[in-house]
Amino acid sequence: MPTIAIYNPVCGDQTAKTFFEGHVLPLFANSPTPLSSIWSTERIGHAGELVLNELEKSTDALTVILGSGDGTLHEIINHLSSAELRGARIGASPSKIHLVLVPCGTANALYASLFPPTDADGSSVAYKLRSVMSYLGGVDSHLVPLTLAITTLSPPPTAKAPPKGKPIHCSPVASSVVVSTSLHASILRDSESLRATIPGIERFKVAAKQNSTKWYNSHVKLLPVASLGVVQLYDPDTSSFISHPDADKDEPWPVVDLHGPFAYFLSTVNVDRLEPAFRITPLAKAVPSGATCDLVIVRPFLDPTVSMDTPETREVFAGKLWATLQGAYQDGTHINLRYNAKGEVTTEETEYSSVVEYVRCGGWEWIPDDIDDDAHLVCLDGNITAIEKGGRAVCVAATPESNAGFVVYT
Ligand SMILES: Nc1ncnc2c1ncn2[C@@H]1O[C@H](COP(=O)(O)OP(=O)(O)OP(=O)(O)O)[C@@H](O)[C@H]1O
Repeated sequence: MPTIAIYNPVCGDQTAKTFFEGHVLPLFANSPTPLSSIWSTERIGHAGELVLNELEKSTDALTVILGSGDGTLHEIINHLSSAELRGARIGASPSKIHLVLVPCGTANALYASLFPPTDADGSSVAYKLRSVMSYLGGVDSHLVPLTLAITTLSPPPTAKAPPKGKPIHCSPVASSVVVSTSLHASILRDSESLRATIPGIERFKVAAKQNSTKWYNSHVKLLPVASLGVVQLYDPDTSSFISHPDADKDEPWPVVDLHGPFAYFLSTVNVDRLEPAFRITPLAKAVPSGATCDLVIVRPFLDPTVSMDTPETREVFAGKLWATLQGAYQDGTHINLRYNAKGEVTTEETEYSSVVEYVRCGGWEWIPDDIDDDAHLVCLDGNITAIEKGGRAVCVAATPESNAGFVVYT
């Protein structure tokens, strides 16, 4: 089985090269599984090309030691899923890629979820080498398959037929961490422009402040978990998931409809956190068998004191949303918050709604109102794209066949 190393020299704080030369490559010098090649990415998209080239050389499973953040992995997954395999792979069965992750990016959401850091060890060399050591230990049982969130942005049903040869739908995009709209997508769009001045994760907080009073008008359909036939909703009273009470029970495939406006709408696969300390979907680890997404949704109209969308209401609600999201930094306590009669956010048990709707489902559709431009933004593992006016985003969780897809050494 060939093993290659790829690192992204510009991701995170730009120390991947130094870290590989100082700590990763020496471990392979006398290893029974030497590296067949070592690559530094030279441009956007290069990592995907490198993995594809290597795959086409033989039909063996490939191991990639990947020094990057989540974005480079996203590129690899999507380059491979859209590529037509040539060389030794022509007519071969689907390929399986073994990943050994070295966290060199800014947020490293997947790595931090697979290896939850403690305060003491999060930045240590030993912590960053845990996937490498698992691989070098040679124990295959430590391989975790990645679920992919496959998102398709569809144009309006009435859109004119495209010119001959052009696809009607945008190509599906596979995400391995997060798909979001609303506040998170706006933050990611604005934080990109701050990257040069604020290279660390502080830039996400600055962008969050810039977007804190926005609401997003959309209609959402939640799709059932395939293995259970239902959409699940977290119940803070029992600390467990229940069948979503708003599902249409007469339907064999009970979808749940949610109406906006939304302040927050974020869906993850594989991860319980987006940064080492930001546990936005804290229950994502205890996922049942089968492909599921965990969703965190905040809809202002669940607040008993919100009945109108006005600038003043948005301003007041921004404080509540901000306070709620801080719970993600406190080990995910936001999912237990409720409103009280005064509309205050509280940890007490009350008769009022949960602030966060925490959902586990098989997928979802997001159908933004035509006139709300910001509601058209979608974030796919940090990449921002926009839904066409009149269109929708459809996201479905998928797990690969046992002999294909991506597995990570943990
Ligand atoms: N040599 C290069 N020059 C410029 N960009 C590059 C180069 N090599 C890779 N890239 C791009 O760097 C981008 C950022 O990489 P990545 O997402 O892995 O790190 P990050 O954003 O710092 O971390 P995270 O995604 O965990 O927050 C990727 O989109 C990739 O296309």
